[in-house]
Amino acid sequence: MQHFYQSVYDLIVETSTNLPGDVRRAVQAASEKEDKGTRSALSLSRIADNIHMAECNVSPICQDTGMPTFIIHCPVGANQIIMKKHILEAVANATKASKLRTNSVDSLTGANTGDNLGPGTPVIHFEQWERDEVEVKLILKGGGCENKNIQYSLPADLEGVGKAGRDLDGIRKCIMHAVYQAQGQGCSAGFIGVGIGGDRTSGYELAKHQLFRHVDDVNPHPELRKVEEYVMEHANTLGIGTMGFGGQVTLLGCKVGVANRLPASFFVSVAYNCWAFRRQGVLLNPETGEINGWSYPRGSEVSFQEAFEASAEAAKNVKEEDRREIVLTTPISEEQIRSLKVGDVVVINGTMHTGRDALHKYLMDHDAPLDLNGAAIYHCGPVMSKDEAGEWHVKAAGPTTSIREEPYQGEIIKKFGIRAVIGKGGMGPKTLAALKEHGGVYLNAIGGAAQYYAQCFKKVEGVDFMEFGIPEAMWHLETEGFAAIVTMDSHGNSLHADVEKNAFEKLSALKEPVFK
Ligand SMILES: O=C(O)C[C@H](O)C(=O)O
Ligand code: SF4
Repeated sequence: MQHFYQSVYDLIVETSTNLPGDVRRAVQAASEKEDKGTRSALSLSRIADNIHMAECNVSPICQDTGMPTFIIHCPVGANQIIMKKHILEAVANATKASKLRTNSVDSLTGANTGDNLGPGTPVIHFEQWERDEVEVKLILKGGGCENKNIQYSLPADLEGVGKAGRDLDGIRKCIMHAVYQAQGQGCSAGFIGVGIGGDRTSGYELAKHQLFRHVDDVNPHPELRKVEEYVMEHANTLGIGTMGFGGQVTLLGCKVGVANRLPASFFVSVAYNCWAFRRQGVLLNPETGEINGWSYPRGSEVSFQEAFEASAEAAKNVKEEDRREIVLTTPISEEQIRSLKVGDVVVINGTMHTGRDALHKYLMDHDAPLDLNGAAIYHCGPVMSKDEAGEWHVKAAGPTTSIREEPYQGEIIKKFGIRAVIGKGGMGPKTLAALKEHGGVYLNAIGGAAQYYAQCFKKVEGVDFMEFGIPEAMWHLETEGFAAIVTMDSHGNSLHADVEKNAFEKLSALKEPVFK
């Protein structure tokens, strides 16, 4: 097994940088279905560009490279202790090479271990099987979509769909509700794995395991197949669309598994995965550890540029008044902000500052390290690398889920004079009110498009709060051509509130029993 380490390292790099073929096909099918020239269609073509760039740059598709979770099948007698040692080494080295973000954080102190190793990270499951070869599967599921996982305990009364009993129809209602509650925050269009039964722990595990099924497989269980087909058809009527911008495609895959349960419990567990559905696997020679084959079609086998060229072409025909593009250079004035409205595309030049959870908490009762009047704050935890001369470079830098900053954002906007908040998934009423009062906008960038945005950062001007760890530090970035859509303006309008309201009406229309 002298090649085991290298094979696992290659698997990590492949999973983080090259979206598998079956996932690509699903993204392509979504683009064919989406109305051409809409915000969702444009975002899908950006997503396609990003997937392509990640493959060419051998860099992370999304900056959040998730919780590395390995599932290993090995023949009886294989040395699991050595395998584990090599896996840890491969994870640490892939992190050093910027293929993974430093994602392992002490839950109490917030300290980042810097190498993705620590109590509980990475997750490694071993299972023996009767075959000779070794199989290593890996999923890199990011935090934003993980936060949208949900577990139901039946019977329940669910908003929109009403009473959900302990039967197939109750299960149907849970799943539809799960898609609704995720909105665009988990970087829709997404994939869901559903676990019916088990206990609270094994139910979630079963749900996550469903994500290892091939996107295009067919469930052999006739009842579950019916549920999967129903969900795929009806989830797309909710109108959530790519990134929650509204649209025809909200879900790219639904896989349902079942396990026995206790008489008193009936859990329906849903694991939500973003479009950046990074999972791959390798089959290894049991003697040498060399890669014999891949478990899923490799991304390079499916090129989908053509489909997106058509979409880009259609975008050119959109009427100019429907697609205003405004270029702003920081610091931004109140007047400039007041002229923006929901739907405008804003292109930012100048300096941008990253800031996420740790920074927002800090700024509530401390001063900022620099003047933020007219500033643009980017909710982003990038992947960074330092060259030999000691210069930092941005390797991957898409937005993070903004709603986490809702308790702080409004006050921080007013306290420091910030004019633009950039993130994804939208924010709530407190922030909307502050944008109106002070004169600010929320700009929605495309979640997961980490390569696409990284190229907009021409130089790292400086960094504060490195003690928060790389993702949470405040990076000051020289920016050119960073495009995002106004989804909350300074006049009280929020696209997110509108899309959610509309989706709720669509969800409520699915209340009547379907599976009797
Ligand atoms: O942590 C991040 O960078 C992003 C996260 O996965 C999110 O979706 O919010
Ligand atoms: S930012 Fe979006 S694409 Fe990236 S891990 Fe989070 S949910 Fe997934």
